[in-house]
Amino acid sequence: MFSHFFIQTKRIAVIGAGASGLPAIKCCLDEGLLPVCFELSESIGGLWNYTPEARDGRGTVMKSTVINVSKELMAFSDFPIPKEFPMFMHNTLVQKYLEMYAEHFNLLRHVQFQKEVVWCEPTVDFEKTGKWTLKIKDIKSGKIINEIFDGVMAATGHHTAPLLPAFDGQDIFKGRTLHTVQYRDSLEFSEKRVLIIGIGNSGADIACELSRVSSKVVLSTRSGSWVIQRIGDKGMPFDMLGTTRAVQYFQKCLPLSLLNSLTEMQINARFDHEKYGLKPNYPPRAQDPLISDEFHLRIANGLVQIRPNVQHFTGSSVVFVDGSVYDDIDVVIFATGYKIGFTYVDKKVTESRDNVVDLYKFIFPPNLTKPTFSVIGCVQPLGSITPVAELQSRVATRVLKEDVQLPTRKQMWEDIYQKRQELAKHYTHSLRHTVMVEFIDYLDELADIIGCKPRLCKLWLTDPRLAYACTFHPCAAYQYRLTGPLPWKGAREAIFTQWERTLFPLKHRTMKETNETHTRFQYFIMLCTMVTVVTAILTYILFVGHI
Ligand SMILES: NC(=O)C1=CN([C@@H]2O[C@H](COP(=O)(O)OP(=O)(O)OC[C@H]3O[C@@H](n4cnc5c(N)ncnc54)[C@H](OP(=O)(O)O)[C@@H]3O)[C@@H](O)[C@H]2O)C=CC1
Repeated sequence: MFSHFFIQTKRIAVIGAGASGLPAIKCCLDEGLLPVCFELSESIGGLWNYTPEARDGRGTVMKSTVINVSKELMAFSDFPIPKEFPMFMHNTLVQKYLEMYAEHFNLLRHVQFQKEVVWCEPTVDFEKTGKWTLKIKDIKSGKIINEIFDGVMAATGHHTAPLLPAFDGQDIFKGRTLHTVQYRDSLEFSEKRVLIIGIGNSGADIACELSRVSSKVVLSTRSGSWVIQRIGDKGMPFDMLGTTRAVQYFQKCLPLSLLNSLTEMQINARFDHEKYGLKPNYPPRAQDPLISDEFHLRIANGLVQIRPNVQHFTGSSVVFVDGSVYDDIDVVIFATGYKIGFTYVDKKVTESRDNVVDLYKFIFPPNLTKPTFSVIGCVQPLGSITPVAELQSRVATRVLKEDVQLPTRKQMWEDIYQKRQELAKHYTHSLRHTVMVEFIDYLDELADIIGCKPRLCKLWLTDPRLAYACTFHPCAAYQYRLTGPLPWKGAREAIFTQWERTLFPLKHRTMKETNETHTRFQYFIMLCTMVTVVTAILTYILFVGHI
């Protein structure tokens, strides 16, 4: 009768207090679990916690980094970003938002700073208990202690361990070399001749920044890249225009090849990627997008020069694969991405080979007999990581609480292989495309597991205004707090007011309001969706209904 008084709260180790670890802590608390978070540094924020000096084992943004996802699409599901914050935030404001989140939900008291988890393995009685032993090092004293936990949520990110290429002659190069993980600002590079290798978002951001101060900036790329912008038609955030259920539905109706051709036309209308020497030999939707509003301007100004891949280094020059040479180089910056790995976890639990991870839904190691270990934030969404990490945490904590059961080991492996095949079909082969997920599809998939996916059919009947907003407005995380476990009563209002919060920070000079936020593209999508739905209903009535 009194047994529930004696049920012990499960203690969960959360590793890392960044953008993935913080929602993990919060979800533990929401579900009545007791989180104990270990954070290597002295404050929260992970990558967003900018530090002027580079430190081993830790990555941070560069001083000028502005996030390339709009604020509404990066907000947590029950904590909108203040309307005063700009639509694309400088890294200091992203950090501020994470601090506000931690403070609002009182998360800091669960974080132990300057504690490094150096090892994590199942206990000897794991088959029975599902428990874990963690070796935790106190950074200040160097002392290592063992602690036992009922579950582990590993939220250490995947942008810390640099991926470094090995070109012929690299070891005899006389100039300075560094990886972007060590880059902070342009100060040291003034008047230098710089070579940047790699054309991800880091390479492009650094090239733009250095083009203002360095004497020459060359960016070498082996594949090229499609470049999209933050700001779309009418000055609206490009991602908000594209990340709606209606757009997603419309895109799914088209063959991928047609969709790629249309996207290529749209991207090239801004600037022709072939003429700018950027065009890759794969279509736009086959890559993690490079998001920059100024990269092409820097190339047009001659301040950034695009060259092909490096063939070999000499004392102070490089020879590119087309035989051209760039000499008297002072600095080479490797913007070549990161290695995914869990150096602190027993390899029998999970490991990464060439950035490929064996995780069910990119969260759970499939071979464990007890699902008490989860990885949070080891995905690359076409959108922001924050709402994704939050929903992963909601799933993982409900599994830890045993409210949700995972499928059989065989089914989990089938799902992993199927995802891998889809990735191979969709994306070009690259170490940076091993954990890609489509934003809405993946969120819906996770939401299905715990029952918080918005029920659109029901909504169209009961609350058409909300159904309309969920279909045609950006799919921000609030949609996953309308229904299911732990709904948030502010979610409906937050969905209606997304555009208001987005545009508010632009209003420093009062103008006559037109309230026009939709673009021609959006009206086109609405029309297409309506036509498709009406056609589907008519087809059903005419043909299927009669059978
Ligand atoms: N403002 C923002 O919000 C920013 C966000 N980011 C994010 O951080 C993450 C990491 O980005 P980033 O650091 O750019 O890394 P990425 O992995 O995205 O890009 C790495 C680049 O290096 C190239 N490369 C890798 N290995 C080699 C090699 N051996 N030889 C030649 N080229 C090579 C890749 O080419 P290939 O494509 O051929 O593999 C690719 O062009 C991304 O998710 C990015 O979106 C980064 C910076 C700013």
